[in-house]
Formats: sequence, C-alpha cells, structure tokens
Amino acid sequence: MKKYYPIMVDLTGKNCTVVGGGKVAERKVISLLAYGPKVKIVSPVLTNSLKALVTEKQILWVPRQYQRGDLENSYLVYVATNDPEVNRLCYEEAQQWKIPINVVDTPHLCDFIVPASLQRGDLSIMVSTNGKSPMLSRKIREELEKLYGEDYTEFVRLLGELREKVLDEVEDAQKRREIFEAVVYGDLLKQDPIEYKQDLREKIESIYKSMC
Ligand SMILES: C[C@@]1(CC(=O)O)c2cc3[nH]c(cc4nc(cc5[nH]c(cc(n2)[C@H]1CCC(=O)O)[C@@](C)(CC(=O)O)[C@@H]5CCC(=O)O)C(CC(=O)O)=C4CCC(=O)O)c(CCC(=O)O)c3CC(=O)O
Ligand SMILES: NC(=O)C1=CN([C@@H]2O[C@H](COP(=O)(O)OP(=O)(O)OC[C@H]3O[C@@H](n4cnc5c(N)ncnc54)[C@H](O)[C@@H]3O)[C@@H](O)[C@H]2O)C=CC1
Repeated sequence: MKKYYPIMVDLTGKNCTVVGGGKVAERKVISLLAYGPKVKIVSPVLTNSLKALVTEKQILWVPRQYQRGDLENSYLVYVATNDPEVNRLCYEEAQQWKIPINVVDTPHLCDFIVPASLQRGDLSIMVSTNGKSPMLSRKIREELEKLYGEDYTEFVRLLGELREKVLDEVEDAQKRREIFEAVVYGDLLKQDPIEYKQDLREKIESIYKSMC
C-alpha cells in the first residue's frame, strides 16, 4: 500500500494540466483555481461551469482529445477522463517528463492525492484516508468545519501579528514559548462570539502584557 507524504505546495503561476472536462475535472479545476496556477484543460467537451471559466479567461481550453505532448512543461497533472486507455497514456507521458500526476479513478496511477480540506484564512485543515474512503474524508471535513468556524480566520491573523511582535520584542526563547502557549491554549474563542469579536485583540494583548 502506498503512503502519501502530506505537503503544501505553492501553485502560484505554475502550469497545471487537466485532461477531461466532466464533473470530476470541474471539481478539480475549481479547487485548483483557489491557489493561483495557470490551468490548461484538454477535452473535446466541457461542462457548462468549465465553459464559463474559459469565457472568463480563468482557464485555457484545448478543445480536442488528449495527444502525446500535452503534458509537457506541466507542474502537476490531473486526468479525469472516462477512458482507461487515455489514463494509461497520460500516466506514461507524465512518467517520461517526471511530472506528478493524479489519475482520478485509478489510485495506483496517482503520484499524489488530494485531501479534503477547509480553510480559515491562513489556517488549513486537511483530512485523508490514504484513498480508503473519500466519503469519510468529506464527513470529517464537515465536522471540522463546525468545530473550527470563521472566527479562526481572525484568531490566526492576530496570532500571526502577535508572533512577529513577540519575536521582535522578547529575547528569551523560553519566555516566548510561554506567551504563545498562554494565548493559544487560553480558549479565547470559547466565549460568547459577539463579545469576543469586540475585544479578541485586546484579550491577546492583555495576556501578552501580563507576561512581560
Ligand atoms: C484517492 C483520491 C484521489 C484524488 O482524487 O485525489 C480519490 C479517489 C476516488 N474518489 C472516488 C469517489 C468519490 N470522491 C469523493 C470526494 C472527494 N474525493 C477526494 C479525494 C480523493 N478521491 C483522493 C483520496 C482522499 C482520501 O485519502 O481520503 C476529495 C477528498 C478531494 C477532491 O476530490 O477534491 C473529495 C471530498 C472533498 C470534500 O467534500 O471535502 C466522493 C464524495 C463526494 O462526491 O462528495 C466520492 C463518491 C463516494 C465514494 O466513492 O467514496 C473514487 C471512486 C470513483 C468511482 O466510483 O468510480 C475514487 C477512486 C478510487 O478510490 O478508486
Ligand atoms: N476521484 C474522484 O473523486 C472520482 C472519480 N470518478 C471517476 O472519474 C472519471 C471521470 O468522471 P466524470 O467527470 O464524472 O466523467 P464524465 O464522463 O462526465 O467526463 C469525462 C470527460 O472526459 C473527456 N474525455 C473523454 N475522452 C477524452 C480524451 N481522449 N481526451 C481528453 N478528454 C477526454 C470527455 O469529453 C468528458 O469531458 C470517471 O472514470 C469516474 O469513474 C468519479 C467520481 C469521483
């Protein structure tokens, strides 16, 4: 059984190629677009949503069947056709160029898989079952969405600000650790949501000041 190493990749401006233009390709393209790559899609037919993205110039469309060479210069490749032979040919080409590839319905032809994920600003939470049950990944992601609400966006932003300040102002590494611990483990979000919104920053600052 393969084991996948969890990693976060910067796709900004990188060429990502998607072969196939159905529902699954659509889901993959939409999740890719949130991360700023250049997306090229090779498929004779596209879903309406994918067509709209082409019209808006968010993705580039090569309106024909896959041909050898289509994957050249790609940073990542997704293959989501309904034709196993095309999937195999794409995998061969990706191997030749040493490009990581994900063939959506063929786990043994995947160099990478994509976890279910949720974003709260700079906080990312991912779930994977190593391909055993994408549906379970989805369910756990939904549960985590309830546990880690939108309030975490602001909390993580403020923690980022605090960290810069503390790294700048506090020389002692042990002291820095104690400050971060007090704020992160302080359950500051467990209080009434309306109230904390008004003074989350103040609460963090007062913990910091009380420790200096
Ligand atoms: C290996 C992996 C490769 C990859 O795609 O990266 C893979 C493979 C396959 N998925 C299949 C089916 C479904 N996939 C989903 C949903 C998601 N699938 C995703 C990831 C992954 N899917 C990777 C492993 C993730 C892990 O480790 O857990 C998510 C997390 C992310 C995303 O796709 O963006 C996204 C949830 C996003 C969210 O909601 O948060 C649903 C449910 C639904 O539609 O909501 C179904 C139908 C129910 C079911 O079958 O379980 C099939 C069978 C196809 C067939 O029946 O022919 C295969 C192929 C196989 O397993 O053989
Ligand atoms: N990994 C996952 O999460 C899931 C994977 N699947 C699998 O993914 C595959 C795709 O699913 P759907 O998008 O629903 O299929 P679909 O039938 O809607 O789309 C297939 C697409 O591939 C294109 N295509 C066919 N031959 C091609 C070629 N030679 N070159 C380029 N494009 C070509 C078609 O024009 C069409 O746009 C299926 O095999 C399905 O079993 C299905 C559900 C979930």
